[in-house]
Amino acid sequence: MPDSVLPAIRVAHAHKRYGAHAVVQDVSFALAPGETLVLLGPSGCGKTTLLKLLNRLVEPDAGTIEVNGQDVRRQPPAVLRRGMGYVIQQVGLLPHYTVAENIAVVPRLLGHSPDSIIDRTTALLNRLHLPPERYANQYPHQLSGGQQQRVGLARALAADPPIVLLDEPFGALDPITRASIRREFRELEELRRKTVVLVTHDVTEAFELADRILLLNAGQVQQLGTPRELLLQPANDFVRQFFAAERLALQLRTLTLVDVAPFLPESQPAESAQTTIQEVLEHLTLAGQPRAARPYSFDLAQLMAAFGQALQREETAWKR
Ligand SMILES: Nc1ncnc2c1ncn2[C@@H]1O[C@H](COP(=O)(O)OP(=O)(O)OP(=O)(O)O)[C@@H](O)[C@H]1O
Repeated sequence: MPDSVLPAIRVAHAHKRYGAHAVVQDVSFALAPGETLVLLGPSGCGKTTLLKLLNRLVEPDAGTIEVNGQDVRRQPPAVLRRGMGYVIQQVGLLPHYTVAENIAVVPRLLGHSPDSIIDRTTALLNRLHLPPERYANQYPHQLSGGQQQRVGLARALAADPPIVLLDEPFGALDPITRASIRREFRELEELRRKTVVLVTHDVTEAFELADRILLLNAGQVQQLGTPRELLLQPANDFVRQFFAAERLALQLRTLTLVDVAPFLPESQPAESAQTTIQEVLEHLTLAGQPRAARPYSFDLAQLMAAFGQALQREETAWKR
């Protein structure tokens, strides 16, 4: 982040302990406006506690937390939280309120006009694929888990806060629904403009959504960096081990044609440079696809050989 940009969130040397248990230990990071940071790590490593330090649901024992350049201790919690959408793991919809009423809670508190609240609710429901004519007047128990998660997200976005905190927002869903909601989430224009801090223990989710990942273990930062940096330049054995089980799948999604191009027989069209190896693989292995429709001049074996060489190069460069 350039020095001239005021961080949306800055955490400096935050500590939190419960009794003898140090849950957050000397954590520091700064987030640029519009950035998505994923807090990743094993169960109990302090992700939720760290997230709650940001909106003062938990107070640190030491360290400073600034939001938009202001120390959060100088901001009344209620005011601070209005500027930060918050989605909790259990969704937490009010059972006796309709979907529309749940979404309208914060805009009402802020005194927005009834017309603007209806407009905003309708727009959000449409954007989240919950047609308002069908869902606005339903109650939470009439919705599936995935629909409830989307209403939770709509509620967090309703007052258009510049910062959104999400604690395992897709936690309660089966893997297929989870992957499809994640896709919708990534494509939400609304979220692209916002500063997002998202807690997960799911490595694939972290790689799909993060600009940067903060990997924690036992309350301590193991590494802060882009998904690519954590995967290809692990700071220590914990980081390496944490991604070991899914290493190949992550490498296929992280490396692009740019990375493997030097090891391929012919130069590739520039427009496909950012295509991931995973996407190329899917393309090359599509059964029944006529050869002419394939834009690549190499075959599967050549691609995999180039992929192996590109990984080797990354590894050698990192060890140097
Ligand atoms: N209010 C509390 N009082 C005492 N201990 C707490 C409190 N809140 C959290 N802890 C402890 O702090 C540690 C970190 O908890 P936290 O919920 O931040 O972890 P997490 O990484 O989010 O875990 P998970 O992925 O399982 O949700 C845990 O050992 C937990 O038991």
